[in-house]
Amino acid sequence: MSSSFYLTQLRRCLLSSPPVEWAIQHIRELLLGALRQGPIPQHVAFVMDGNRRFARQHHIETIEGHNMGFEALARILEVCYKSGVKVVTIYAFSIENFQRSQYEVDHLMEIAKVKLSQMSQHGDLMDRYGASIRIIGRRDLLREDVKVELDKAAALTKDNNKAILNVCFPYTSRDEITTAVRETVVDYLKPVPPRRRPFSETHIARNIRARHVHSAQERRDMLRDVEAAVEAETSDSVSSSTTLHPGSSTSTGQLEDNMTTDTSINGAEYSAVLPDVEAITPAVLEEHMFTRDTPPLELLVRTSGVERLSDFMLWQCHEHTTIRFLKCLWPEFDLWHFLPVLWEWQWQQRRRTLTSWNGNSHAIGPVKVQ
Ligand SMILES: CC(C)=CCC/C(C)=C/CC/C(C)=C/COP(=O)(O)OP(=O)(O)O
Repeated sequence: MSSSFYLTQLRRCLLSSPPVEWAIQHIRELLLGALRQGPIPQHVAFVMDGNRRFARQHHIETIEGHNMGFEALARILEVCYKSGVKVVTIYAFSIENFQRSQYEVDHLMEIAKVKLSQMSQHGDLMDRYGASIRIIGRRDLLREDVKVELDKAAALTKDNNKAILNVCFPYTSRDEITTAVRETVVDYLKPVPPRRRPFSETHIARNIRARHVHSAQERRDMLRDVEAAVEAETSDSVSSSTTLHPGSSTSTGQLEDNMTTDTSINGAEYSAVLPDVEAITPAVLEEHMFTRDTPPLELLVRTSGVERLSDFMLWQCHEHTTIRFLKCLWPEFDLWHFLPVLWEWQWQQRRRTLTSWNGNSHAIGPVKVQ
């Protein structure tokens, strides 16, 4: 036996002895308490990468690596919710993961069924932190028994309103964005009653375009096209006016507000109802994302040293999202890896606040002391 083997055993023995465990637990609590004194990211996402490499390195089965990955998740959720994070979003299963062996896919489905169900029980993790489970992604790709169990976990925790766990399962961002665009277009095409709005950017652009049409023939052709479009739009909205629900949903409401009802080309006025494409804004698309109603994503962490997003949170990552790639494998991920990331995030926030204060004081000039 090598000396390093004895050293590892000795370390394990020491760490698991009751007084050392007690001390470590206290240090953890102290550190979390100190962390809570500063700003805390309201929404954190994790790419839980490296379970299989961990399994290979430790000569255990792949599925055992995933089991240990779940243990790491439970530990880190505790850290997040204790420190005040409101929303945690995890990449638990990508749509691409269906290409793995049936054995591995079945095992990941089993972990989701059994563990999420356990976590949502009375007295367990979700209950203790008042967190609700939301399954987001392509439910339709899941087996019926998996869907049933995941729905049960979501239903059991739906009234917990202190925190959220978004489980992306099965998910890819491109799929989420495509779905959101599709739903937005469906809303956009819903006929709405005509409402007058004096100016819209589309209206102005159309006028400018019209001014660039020089020949009389070109002008006549354009007028004819517009008349045809106007006629089609008007008859459409009139024929289906019984199905209209003005202001029924936020996004539809927003779209309605942006309808333009007049068309003017070189002085000729046409009364019409034309959908205004400028009504499709980032805010409208956001309304259709799986993560709607959650705070902006402030921190994204990926383990295992791989530095890419792998089709995760592509929409949610904004100009202030901090993205951190860590070398450790997901099953090893713990408070000790996460703390430096959180400290750095807090430091960044403080610097940002200071910079914006300085920026503001420049903008408004020195404050007068009376
Ligand atoms: C549903 C639920 C709560 C699950 C928790 C278990 C868990 C951590 C699942 C993640 C599965 C996954 C595809 C990890 C990526 O590592 P990898 O397998 O690609 O590892 P590698 O990068 O080393 O190949």
